[in-house]
Amino acid sequence: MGILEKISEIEKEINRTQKNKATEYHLGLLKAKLAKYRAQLLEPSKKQEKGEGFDVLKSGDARVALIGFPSVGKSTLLSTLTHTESEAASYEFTTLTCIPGVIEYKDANIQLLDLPGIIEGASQGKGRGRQVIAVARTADLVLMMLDATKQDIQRQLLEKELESVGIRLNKRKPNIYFKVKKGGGLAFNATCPLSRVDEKLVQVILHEYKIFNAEVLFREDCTPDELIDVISDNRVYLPCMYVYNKIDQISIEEVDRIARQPNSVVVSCNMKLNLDYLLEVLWQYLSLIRVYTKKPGQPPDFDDCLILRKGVTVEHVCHSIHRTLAEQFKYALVWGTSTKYSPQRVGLQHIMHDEDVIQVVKK
Ligand SMILES: Nc1nc2c(ncn2[C@@H]2O[C@H](COP(=O)(O)OP(=O)(O)OP(=O)(O)O)[C@@H](O)[C@H]2O)c(=O)[nH]1
Ligand SMILES: [K+]
Ligand SMILES: [Mg+2]
Repeated sequence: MGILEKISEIEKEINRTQKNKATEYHLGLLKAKLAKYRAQLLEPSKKQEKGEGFDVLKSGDARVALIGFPSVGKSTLLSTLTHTESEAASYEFTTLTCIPGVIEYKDANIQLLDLPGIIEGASQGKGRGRQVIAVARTADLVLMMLDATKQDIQRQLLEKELESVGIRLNKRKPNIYFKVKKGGGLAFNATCPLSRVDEKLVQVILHEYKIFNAEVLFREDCTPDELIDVISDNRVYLPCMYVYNKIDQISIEEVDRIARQPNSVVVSCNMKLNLDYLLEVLWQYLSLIRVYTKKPGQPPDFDDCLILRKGVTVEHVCHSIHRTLAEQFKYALVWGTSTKYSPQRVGLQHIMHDEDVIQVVKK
């Protein structure tokens, strides 16, 4: 029986097993088996199917992957937001490769990748699904494009496809410390009360992975699935925006209902409705900031701005200016919202804010 059959067998068994105290261990075991088979399925196949047209180099300050069913308007969006033309047409699978474009926004270059539409079963290799999903894993943000005239079934199917290949959307890594040891059996601890797992269940799951000696520390009340994610260690945690296109085809009330959903933006590419707001939300979700540099005795250089991730320190800024600058660093003067006074003397660990100005003073 092939891996696909095993996976569907286990999924069926999970669905027909009602969840209660008695079946908790059995369900934990099944989930671990499922995760293991899925990992095998995704292992790069021996012949590593060529990703012709999919090996696009990462460039710019951030990468956004356009994921969605065929004909939702992905290529129309790319052609509208960037200088790159990607063919759009009403028939499905117009786009067959990965087509990069660049969104120039607030001094940043955001690489937007147009991709072939994916369908149910993409993660099992239907269509170009496997290559499309492999590209999504390399992105900093997933822009999931949906057809606003269709029910939400598309969204659930896409989320399931991405979830099944280890992509976790709008979630952060579970706070579990896990380390496989040479011996000493299972050291299981928690820094908070646990309501979803206990030591026995953790043991059952680890045994499924042939792990008998490990240190496990739960720092939050995580689920068995989250423990499996930590053990598998091949999950990617990505922000995701749900962009509902073709709102020119639905009622105002329906547009309003959809727009109120979390992480959702409503647009019409054809009629260029709400695209500015889309870019604003994209900027927020990418958590980028702009830092300007200044030389002693000169005004800040507002033409040459550094695009960095929210939360970066002065040390990061030094490395992005010049790799040896941090060693020669004496102190820095910073103007902006990250300091009480402007300017204020700061050290390497000072956290920068959007639109701060920095002047580095060398030893
Ligand atoms: N009514 C309406 N049609 C749109 C809108 N945006 C795109 N379309 C149409 O939808 C069809 C599909 O557009 P594409 O951009 O090719 O869609 P896609 O997602 O790239 O399709 P694939 O490459 O096949 O996956 C085209 O006929 C577009 O003109 C929109 O805002 N409103
Ligand atoms: K199309
Ligand atoms: Mg397309």
